[in-house]
Amino acid sequence: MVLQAEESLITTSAARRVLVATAVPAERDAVARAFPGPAEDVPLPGAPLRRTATGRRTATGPDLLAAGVGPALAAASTASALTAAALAGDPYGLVVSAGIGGGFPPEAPLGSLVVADAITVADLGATTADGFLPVTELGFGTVTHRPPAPLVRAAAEATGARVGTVLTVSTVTGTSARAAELRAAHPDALAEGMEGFGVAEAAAAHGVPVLEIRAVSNPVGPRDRAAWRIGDALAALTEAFGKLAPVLESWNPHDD
Ligand SMILES: O=C(O)c1cccc(C(=O)CC[C@H]2O[C@@H](n3cnc4c(=O)[nH]cnc43)[C@H](O)[C@@H]2O)c1
Repeated sequence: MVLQAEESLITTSAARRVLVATAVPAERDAVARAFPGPAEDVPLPGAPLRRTATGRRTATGPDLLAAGVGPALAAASTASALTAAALAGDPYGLVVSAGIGGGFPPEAPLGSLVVADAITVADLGATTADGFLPVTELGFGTVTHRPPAPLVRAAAEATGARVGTVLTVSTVTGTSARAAELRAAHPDALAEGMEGFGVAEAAAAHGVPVLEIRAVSNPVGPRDRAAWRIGDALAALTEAFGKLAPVLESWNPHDD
């Protein structure tokens, strides 16, 4: 009986602890603005963790990590945070990859939100005379992680986000030709970012579910950095997390 109670406490605590990994501090701070109240920085190898509070006495907000740009650094930083929490006996129950991103027009316009039902790495594999071969066709690993469908639905309903594939790329798309190539290979793609797959790999290694949400700052296509609407996308990210907070707080993987 005592054991059962302890197990249920552990399950509840694991289900409620959420780690949000962004690429850069500006994105982390945009998420943090949705969780006003005292926050503390917890040192970790790699990037420090910002522990937020909701301002309510009973609940804490997510831990936020500016995990770095690109899938490799994002995976390493996320894995550090997950391992530290697990070793401390207080593991995370969910990891969210969040940030600004490129949107495929016209489905994902500037300022809109995309929640991933598939987190797919677009450029992990080999080029051949016959085209690109994903790493899975070389006999290795995985190219897609799938967030829990009920959580994706709940997140999209709460935030008004579109649902589709979010691609992870190591090289930001900068031409119409590459955008068309990606679209042909991934017809369900709505957005691209540089970290989602790395964050998802780290989460999968720990057996923790993952979610990815992107606020569109620029179209995927010809590079025009001056036209990126970063401020609008960061504001959309803050608003999204304000609406997402109750979903993340109440989500229990055992309900799925
Ligand atoms: O300059 C700033 O003030 C600033 C503030 C917040 C974020 C940034 C970034 O440059 C973030 C880089 C981050 O954004 C993602 N991203 C955005 N657009 C794309 C894209 O078209 N293709 C791929 N990734 C994109 C990406 O995840 C980067 O890590 C600057």
